[in-house]
Amino acid sequence: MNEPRENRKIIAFTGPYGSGRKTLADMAGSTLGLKEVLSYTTRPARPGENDGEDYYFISKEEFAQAEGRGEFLEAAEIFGHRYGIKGEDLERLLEQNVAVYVVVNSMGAALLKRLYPDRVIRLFIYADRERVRTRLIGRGDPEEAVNSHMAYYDEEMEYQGECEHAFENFESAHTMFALTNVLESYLARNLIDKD
Ligand SMILES: Nc1ncnc2c1ncn2[C@@H]1O[C@H](COP(=O)(O)OP(=O)(O)OP(=O)(O)O)[C@@H](O)[C@H]1O
Ligand SMILES: Nc1nc2c(ncn2[C@@H]2O[C@H](COP(=O)(O)O)[C@@H](O)[C@H]2O)c(=O)[nH]1
Repeated sequence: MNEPRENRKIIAFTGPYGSGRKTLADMAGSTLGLKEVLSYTTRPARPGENDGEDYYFISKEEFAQAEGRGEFLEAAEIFGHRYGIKGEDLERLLEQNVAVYVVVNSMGAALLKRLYPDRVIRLFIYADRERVRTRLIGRGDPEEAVNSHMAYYDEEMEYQGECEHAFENFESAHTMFALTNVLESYLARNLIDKD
């Protein structure tokens, strides 16, 4: 893996809450062999989520201490919980991989783009409002959580125009096909640039 570090890509999956970003990001990651830069969160794990696989689940105190030490590249409060990506984690994974991915809200995507303008590729994943609601209910989210996610639907949708690519996530296999084609073109370009 000889790509110069400045060519390595950070794929940011963003879009409305519940649109299927995490599901698609993980599918694309395993199909293309991309590593995820896991976020740290103070949110409790959902059933089926595991520490070190879905997030690093930490306490509010641990989060505040790490934030105090300046360890987070970006940090946000979302639905009453803290989330953040550590600069050291991103740099370490970029050292070892041609491309890495993150799953973040629009604020996180915008901040990463400002920090790494030539490396960040924002993939906007969306679905219509009713489909998102149905999926969140299907995921087992409590009604209150579903409503708070939906309250931000329009605001998050506005970010689409800023992103490098957008994908309507109707049927996962179809979305994955379109998405991996785009990602493969970036990865192939990296290999060509190297010659
Ligand atoms: N194309 C699809 N068709 C049907 N269900 C889907 C599709 N994509 C994702 N889902 C389901 O929708 C739910 C939300 O998906 P996911 O957790 O990936 O979304 P997200 O955008 O990362 O959500 P959050 O904002 O909560 O982090 C999950 O239960 C997932 O299995
Ligand atoms: N700005 C950031 N947003 C993040 C980060 N990690 C996750 N997220 C986003 O938070 C919401 C809620 O996620 P959930 O897993 O609790 O449903 C979602 O939009 C994530 O993409 C982060 O480090 N920074």
